[in-house]
Amino acid sequence: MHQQKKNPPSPRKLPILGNLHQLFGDLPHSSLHKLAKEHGPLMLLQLGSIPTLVISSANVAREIFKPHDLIFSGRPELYSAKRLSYEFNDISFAPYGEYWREVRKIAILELLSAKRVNSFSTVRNEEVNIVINTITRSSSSNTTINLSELMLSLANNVICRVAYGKKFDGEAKNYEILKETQRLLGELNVADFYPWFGWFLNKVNGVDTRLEKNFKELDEFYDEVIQEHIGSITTRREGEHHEDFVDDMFIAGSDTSAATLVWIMTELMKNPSTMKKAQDEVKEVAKGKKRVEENDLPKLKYLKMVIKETLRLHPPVPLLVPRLTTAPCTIIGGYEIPAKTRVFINAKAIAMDPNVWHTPNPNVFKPERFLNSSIEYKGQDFELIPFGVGRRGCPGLGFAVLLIELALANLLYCLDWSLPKEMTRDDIDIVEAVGLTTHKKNPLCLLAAPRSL
Ligand code: HEM
Repeated sequence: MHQQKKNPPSPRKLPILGNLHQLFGDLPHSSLHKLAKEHGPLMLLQLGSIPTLVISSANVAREIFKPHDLIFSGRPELYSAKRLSYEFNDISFAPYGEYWREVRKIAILELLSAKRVNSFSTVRNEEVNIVINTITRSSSSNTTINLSELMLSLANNVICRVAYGKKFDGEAKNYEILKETQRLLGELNVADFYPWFGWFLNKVNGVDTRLEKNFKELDEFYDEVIQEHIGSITTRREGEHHEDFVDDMFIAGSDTSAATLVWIMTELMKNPSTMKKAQDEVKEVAKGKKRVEENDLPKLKYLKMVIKETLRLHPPVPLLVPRLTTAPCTIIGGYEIPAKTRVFINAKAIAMDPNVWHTPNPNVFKPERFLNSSIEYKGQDFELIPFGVGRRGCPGLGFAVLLIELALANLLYCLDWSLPKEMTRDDIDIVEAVGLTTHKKNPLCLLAAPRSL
């Protein structure tokens, strides 16, 4: 007798839309989280014409990725990503295969390995120093500091200097371009759910026009970088070595680190006792110095917990980057998943699971929850996966964390922070913007007073 194929649970579907309408009205990771609370940590949704597996608990993620990481390491061909990545000629959106393996290997070797990351210490120190000096100067006139802008420029400058050999300083236009790229990559695109006619709708709904404009602007920026680089090859000093990883690093690297720094400062301003504890620690560790140095960082245990707790509550890429199964396989529960199934891993839902994160309750920002916990964010512990999992996990983790730690330590060591007049702690919002990277929607603007060191 022919046995019927067993599918994971799924909410009721509408004709044509399937479950797509259930993603409307909220950010996709929040809508999916709500659905998972009702239908469980493993769901099969029909998003338009695309069957999509949604993973929302650490257990399910572990049971799938431990045995099947390879099969779950493809990427779907998403409409905006195709245009913006020159037909998937990048690392993040490249299909699983030889090309992806090769470019990822080169990026790690030249830019992201622990050895290379350590070698960029001068660049990190100089750029963090510039930020602290800029804030110190503005603070004398009692001007509010737009930390969202400053953190983006810090992360961009560091990436541009180490990856392209030059920074493209403070050009507001570049940030606007990057913001639009993130929006295009993160918002729901009709062609990703109805590939056979969505491309037509994108011609009339304005998406193609935005995409072409953004593509052109990015392309001109990359051209400028490459031309500068070719020019500088002849004048490069001995020992200087730069590679061009133009598009991927710019898009994947700077936005995420900047978003993390802003979320950390947001939570610290909302939680003054945590701010004080973190500041006390860094003041003690770096006592007598003008700046916190990289060799101080291993001693900043509480600061590291603050960062970890922020990555839990505000993972900058809450749905990671979508995956695609590369072959059929049978997963936990005996469900048969065909090849080319799209997969969302809801890292944010996983990090809010009350079965794991109960003391204190998962909505509360409390770095102390990590005091007696061995959970790390490096991809081994499925309870906390802001950098993703397995062979497709983020190769920029070490690069990002070192910059975040150094920048944060100095922001807390060199400056005291307060809210602009007439603003209270409760006025600090945590509203998220649409995008592949989840930024704080409204910029974080604060007052700073330099500490006498
Ligand atoms: C706080 C900072 C960062 C966070 C939270 C973050 C998070 C992520 C996530 C969630 C993914 C997808 C992983 C998956 O599918 O399992 C990813 C991929 C990636 N990230 Fe990061 N990232 C950060 C910083 C960086 C930096 C600084 C770089 C480079 C300079 C970088 C380069 C990449 C690349 C190239 C990929 C694609 C990997 C692949 O598809 O093989 N990221 N990142």
